[in-house]
Amino acid sequence: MTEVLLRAHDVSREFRTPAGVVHAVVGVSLEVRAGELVVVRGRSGAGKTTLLGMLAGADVPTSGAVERPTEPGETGYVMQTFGLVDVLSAAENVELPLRVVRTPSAERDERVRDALATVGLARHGHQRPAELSGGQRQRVAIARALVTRPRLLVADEPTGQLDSVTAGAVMDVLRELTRSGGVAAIVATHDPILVERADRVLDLHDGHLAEV
Ligand SMILES: Nc1ncnc2c1ncn2[C@@H]1O[C@H](COP(=O)(O)OP(=O)(O)OP(=O)(O)O)[C@@H](O)[C@H]1O
Repeated sequence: MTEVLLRAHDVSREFRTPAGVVHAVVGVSLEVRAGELVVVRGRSGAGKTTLLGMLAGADVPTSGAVERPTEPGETGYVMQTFGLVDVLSAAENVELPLRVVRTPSAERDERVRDALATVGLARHGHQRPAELSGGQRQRVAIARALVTRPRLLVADEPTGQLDSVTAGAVMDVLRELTRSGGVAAIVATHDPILVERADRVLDLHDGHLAEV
């Protein structure tokens, strides 16, 4: 059996608001193995972003637990809102996670070039986020998530801003990473292009998960 790279055990997340408690994610358990591409579908407000944030380690469950690779750089996270740093160029944004894991400078340059080329932005590295289109910003966020060569990729609507041709190309990159590179990927999306290329599809309804 291939290795399980992501495991969620009975994960729940509540938010306390002035209007009461919101049960955004309720008792979710799942596993994603090396080589698998898993899609999470669900309506707006179903809890996809909340769930993926916890799977990526950006948020902490109210109850339950998540197991994922523990070394820095082993989990790549593409946020729905991209999370780019405005004052840095596209290349500098992509380089940030490599600085965190202390990759030597010459190797950083090469990896950044490769990651930008992978998402079709080889000639845009010098531009700041405000000088890029929404789809280009989204691809910078994807390149930044891939640049450390993560074992686990968590991507929240990674093709939401892309036209169908570019979305297909990005999806082929994810497919290749999982099939040939042994990466485990979990992707929230409404995009049929992504859904049809998934190994498994999970549906989230009001915070509850069901396998399709
Ligand atoms: N920080 C927060 N405080 C209070 N409620 C929140 C917070 N974050 C999310 N929620 C609520 O939790 C529920 C799930 O939101 P979430 O963003 O996870 O949904 P989603 O499926 O990603 O939606 P979309 O497809 O629109 O991005 C919603 O009811 C939302 O209003």
